[in-house]
Amino acid sequence: MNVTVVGAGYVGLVTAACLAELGQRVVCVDHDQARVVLLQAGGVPIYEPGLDELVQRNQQAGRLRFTTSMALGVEHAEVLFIAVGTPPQEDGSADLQHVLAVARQVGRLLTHDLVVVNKSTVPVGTGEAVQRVIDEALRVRGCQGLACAVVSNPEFLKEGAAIEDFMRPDRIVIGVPPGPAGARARECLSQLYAPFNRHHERTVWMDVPSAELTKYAANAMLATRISFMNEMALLADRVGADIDAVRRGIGADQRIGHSFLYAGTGYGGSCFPKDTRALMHTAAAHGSPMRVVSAVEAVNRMQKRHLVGMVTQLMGEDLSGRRLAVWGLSFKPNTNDMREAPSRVVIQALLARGATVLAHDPVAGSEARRVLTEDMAAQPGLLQRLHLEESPEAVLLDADALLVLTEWKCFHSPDFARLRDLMREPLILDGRNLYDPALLQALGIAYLGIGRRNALGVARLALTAPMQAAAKALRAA
Ligand SMILES: NC(=O)c1ccc[n+]([C@@H]2O[C@H](COP(=O)([O-])OP(=O)(O)OC[C@H]3O[C@@H](n4cnc5c(N)ncnc54)[C@H](O)[C@@H]3O)[C@@H](O)[C@H]2O)c1
Ligand SMILES: O=c1ccn([C@@H]2O[C@H](COP(=O)(O)OP(=O)(O)O[C@H]3O[C@H](CO)[C@@H](O)[C@H](O)[C@H]3O)[C@@H](O)[C@H]2O)c(=O)[nH]1
Repeated sequence: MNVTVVGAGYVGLVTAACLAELGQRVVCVDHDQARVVLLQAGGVPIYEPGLDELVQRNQQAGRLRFTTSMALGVEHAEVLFIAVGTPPQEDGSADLQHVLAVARQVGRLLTHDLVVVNKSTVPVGTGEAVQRVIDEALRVRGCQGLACAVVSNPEFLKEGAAIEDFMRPDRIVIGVPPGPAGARARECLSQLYAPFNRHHERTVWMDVPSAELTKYAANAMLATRISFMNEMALLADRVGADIDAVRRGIGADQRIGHSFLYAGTGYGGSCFPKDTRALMHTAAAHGSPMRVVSAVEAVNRMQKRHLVGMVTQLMGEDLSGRRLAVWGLSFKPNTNDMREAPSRVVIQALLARGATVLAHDPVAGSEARRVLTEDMAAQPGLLQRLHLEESPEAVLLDADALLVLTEWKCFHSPDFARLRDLMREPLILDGRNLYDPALLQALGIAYLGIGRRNALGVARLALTAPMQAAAKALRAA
């Protein structure tokens, strides 16, 4: 089948490469010329495991082409995917300008029947709006006889596991419009997605508004689980329970399940924060406020500052002269994506209190430098106390504490004895609950996790004793 994907970002590029891998002839259009030039030369603009090989293999086989030309993209397509960004606006609503710009171009350029598939995350009603824009442009050109159905096919892939998620989806949600054009679109997508449905039917068919809302509902549900566990972790700290034991205890209930129950430094990324806010905006606009999602969002905002609170409890509000080490900058492992990463909040807050911050990330270093420079453009002095280092050990030298913000595999089992020797005061604030508190205690390393029971004792100690005494007491406890 001839497929065009508009947008060569995380979703578009993965969709284009995976469909080409499945044997489709794919043209991928992006209006960012530098991005297209890089892709044409065999480069890949984002870090996503396995994507380079997939893109290169299919490009070489002639099944995947990149262009800035929408004319070429529309001419080529039997099916055209929209996979452009829908970033948040000031009021939290999704900015649909890119989606609607693509719709206008399709309407202006189309000369044959087409199925338009919207993969971008968009509020309910956008499918209809895209259809209106295309129909109007066709009418102006006197081409209203062309059949062009707009289908909703939200994407559920996770960054860092995008290819696996696309190639082995739990489900494929497709919303089709009513009428013969919708029926033809359904037939076309059944054919396109047939390889995923071979062993059992994974496609969940529905109407367009339900498919659009399904995407937001899925992200809001996952975000709810995370904020619920983060709030439960705060309580665990207070009452002397271990959130990791609680997680295992509730996850074993099949009705609950184990995934997305990890307490941490709060959720980040380009989706949960943006999509929960957009959902709240849609709900408010329809007079149906989302109280649960609003609490989920508020808990997450506080959670991103939780480790900063631990540091100031231990070391006081003024962190001048403190050297703080950070492991992990991207919002999750296996990506260099820094959008809404908790590290941005934590690092800026530590610098603002006078600390020197030494940070390491195995992949996101240069992207982190770019976004942190932007974040602190108004306070360039702060940046002078931020050092991004190439190795995890380099940040530990003479550090007063190590903050673990992203659970990259390389941080899972470090050489603790070496870490203890390098640091001024061996203290780990583990924002991802990677380590065993008992093991670290045995090694003489003070340890605080998120909801890991020992936080209570240290927090109390820190109120009355200087940090060093608190750390010593914790090690001896
Ligand atoms: N990133 C994810 O993990 C993920 C997962 C599921 C859904 N989504 C949703 O998918 C959509 C795309 O997200 P993304 O992360 O891939 O975005 P992205 O910012 O990585 O990529 C979007 C791309 O679209 C291009 N673009 C924008 N307007 C264009 C136009 N008019 N013509 C051609 N190209 C254009 C941009 O240059 C950019 O390369 C969003 O709605 C997002 O919410 C994202
Ligand atoms: O138990 C957990 C699971 C995740 N997170 C955090 O939640 C955020 C999002 O993680 P994840 O969902 O793995 O990554 P995304 O790439 O943002 O994927 C989400 O957002 C995408 C865009 O909408 C959807 O397609 C995916 O289904 C959805 O999982 C990250 O900061 C994680 O650290 C936790 O704190 N605890």
